Amino acid sequence: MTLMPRQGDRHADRVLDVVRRGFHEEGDDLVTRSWSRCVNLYRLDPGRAREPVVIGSAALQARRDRHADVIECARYEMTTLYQQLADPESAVVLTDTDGVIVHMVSSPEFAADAEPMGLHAGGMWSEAEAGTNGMGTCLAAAHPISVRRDEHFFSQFTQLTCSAVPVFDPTGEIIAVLDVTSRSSLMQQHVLVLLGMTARMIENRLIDKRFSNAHPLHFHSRPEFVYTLHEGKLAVGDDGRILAANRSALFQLGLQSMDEIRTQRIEDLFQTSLEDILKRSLSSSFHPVVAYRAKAALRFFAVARRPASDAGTPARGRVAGMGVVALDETAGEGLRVPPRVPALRPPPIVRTFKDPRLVAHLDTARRVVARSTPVLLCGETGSGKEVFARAIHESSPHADGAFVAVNCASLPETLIESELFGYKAGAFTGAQRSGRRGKILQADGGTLFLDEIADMPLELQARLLRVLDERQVTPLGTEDTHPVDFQLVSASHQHLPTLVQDGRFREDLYYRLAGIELDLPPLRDRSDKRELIQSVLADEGGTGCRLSEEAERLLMAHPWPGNLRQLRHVLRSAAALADGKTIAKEHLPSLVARQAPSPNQAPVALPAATGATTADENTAPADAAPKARLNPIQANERQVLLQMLEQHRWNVSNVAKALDVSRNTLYRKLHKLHIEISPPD
Ligand SMILES: Nc1ncnc2c1ncn2[C@@H]1O[C@H](COP(=O)(O)OP(=O)(O)OP(=O)(O)O)[C@@H](O)[C@H]1O
Repeated sequence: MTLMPRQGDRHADRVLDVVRRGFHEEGDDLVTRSWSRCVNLYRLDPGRAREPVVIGSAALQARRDRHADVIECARYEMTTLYQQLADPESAVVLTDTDGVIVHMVSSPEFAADAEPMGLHAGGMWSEAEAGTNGMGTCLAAAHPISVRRDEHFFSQFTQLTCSAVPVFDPTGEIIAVLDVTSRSSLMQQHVLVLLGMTARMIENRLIDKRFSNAHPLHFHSRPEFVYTLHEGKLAVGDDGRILAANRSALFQLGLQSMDEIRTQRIEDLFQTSLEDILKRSLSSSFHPVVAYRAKAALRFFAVARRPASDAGTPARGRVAGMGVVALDETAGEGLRVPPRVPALRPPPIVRTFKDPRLVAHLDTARRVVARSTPVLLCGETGSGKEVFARAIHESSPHADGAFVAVNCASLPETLIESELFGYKAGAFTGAQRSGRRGKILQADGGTLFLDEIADMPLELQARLLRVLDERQVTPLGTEDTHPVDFQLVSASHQHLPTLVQDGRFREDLYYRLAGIELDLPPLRDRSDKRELIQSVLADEGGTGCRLSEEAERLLMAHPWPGNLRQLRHVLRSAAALADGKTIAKEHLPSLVARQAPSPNQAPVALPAATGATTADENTAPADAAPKARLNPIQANERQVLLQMLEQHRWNVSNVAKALDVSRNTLYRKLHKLHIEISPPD
């Protein structure tokens, strides 16, 4: 690939003409304004080739040191985004607020081609230096933007398209810009949404990192969105003052700016105090509990925790890092880097396997894994295949090793390969310096659980087969082989022999996986349903949460198309509604009010357009059941659309407008991706 300047003069004339006239027929307004800034403010000439401006290595290191925590929070997310995009002729780039590239992920080939343009660490891409471009114009406009090909100011960049979004620090200031630069100009709306999601992940990580001595409070109007990217997140001081908030928190609370929220206490936002919500979160085993919006009838589900760093240290709101305001000037401490926040681990679940078929299956599995025979678990989605696989692991000779699960349905093809096999440092530019240890190597000495194995791409099936035959693995970008020894358990809700017949699954791999094949019964057919309801209730409701007779009757009679996952979801919402006490019929509104869907059909309901949404307990969580029937690209698309619907408060017309498609096209798409929203009459 060569990135040569072309048709420079014609491009320059067009730019100057638009600047003179002040508007651009087909163009983006942000771009027109940027061209005008370039000519009138920065005095740039589109007709003259631009020499890349690159800062020296010492200056670059100083910037990287200043931004160390942002880069640390962004590094992993950028690699994941790069792998999701699956475009070898692209780069994911992070700049500081001067437009200097401080981290970049790309293939070595693309990096080599882009280097002469200054697209590498140290390259300066502010508008003043590089004219209109994704990074610089995003910084100047403080707004997400796509700059396609000849929207660039200088003709030497017109073979590239860049999309960029701002990344905000916990005080609401722009701290960095995240950009995707690519040879392809397609799907920029999609890229922008993925960029937006990645920026939110980085921002959430930054709050954890900088406020590890504050109480984290997670909330959303739907319980299943708590602990996800969509959640509102607050950092709360010991005295109940709000020290930081993410963008979703502001949006959900109807506030405009970080300044507005930082003058508030928890009692100003919710009808509860920090002590109360901490106590209720603890007694519900950190499952979301109900918290009403102060002075409004909006219901949220929230969880609060003690500070990650040290429960005894007062959360003063003094934080470290670039551009950060010390919120509490009286704290009197020097700046310090807070320790890393440990990942939240869900509490262990109480498992029930009293159905005689499961007892027999577990016994069979125990006997065959003693000889390392691979086990294939079949069953409807949510029927407990992973939980059963863990039980097998715990009674296998590999029980002292790790249980490593990989969901083949939720990962794009490129990601499955690197997740499974790992890669060597430098396999692509910007990859983690130490490389990544693949899941197969992580499972060495333990159990590898391959969930939704039917979704494994055919090409990878061949590689997996080789690993199983040779019992050794070769990470990407290396020729080294590592011997591995693990118990293999795989699972599918699809009928693999049918896929084999259709040529969609390798027959040899099927026989290799199905040393023994076990069918797990759906919840509606399990004879231990009553005990299961009780054990899931104990997990979700904590001690003291009971079922009224009527509620139990309803739960026993329900057909449970989403199986145990749906049951858990229903009881989680019900326990929250009942405040951890006795669950009555009115705490199970959807089981009462709605016709239960037929078995094998798990619709996804989305919230209504108001902030005060009702959790729909009759459905599997928005991300659960349908995912299994979608291929990775569709799963990704689904995630993007859910995110956009959320952003537009579930207003389909606005989402259609943002995507530049008709409403009918969007409805068809939503339907195909199992996002059920009824068109208005
Ligand atoms: N025996 C059990 N006792 C209590 N809870 C269970 C049990 N089995 C499954 N669950 C709960 O049901 C939910 C779904 O379980 P799991 O992920 O194992 O299902 P799955 O069949 O692997 O789903 P999928 O087909 O979507 O991969 C989880 O929340 C899990 O905690």
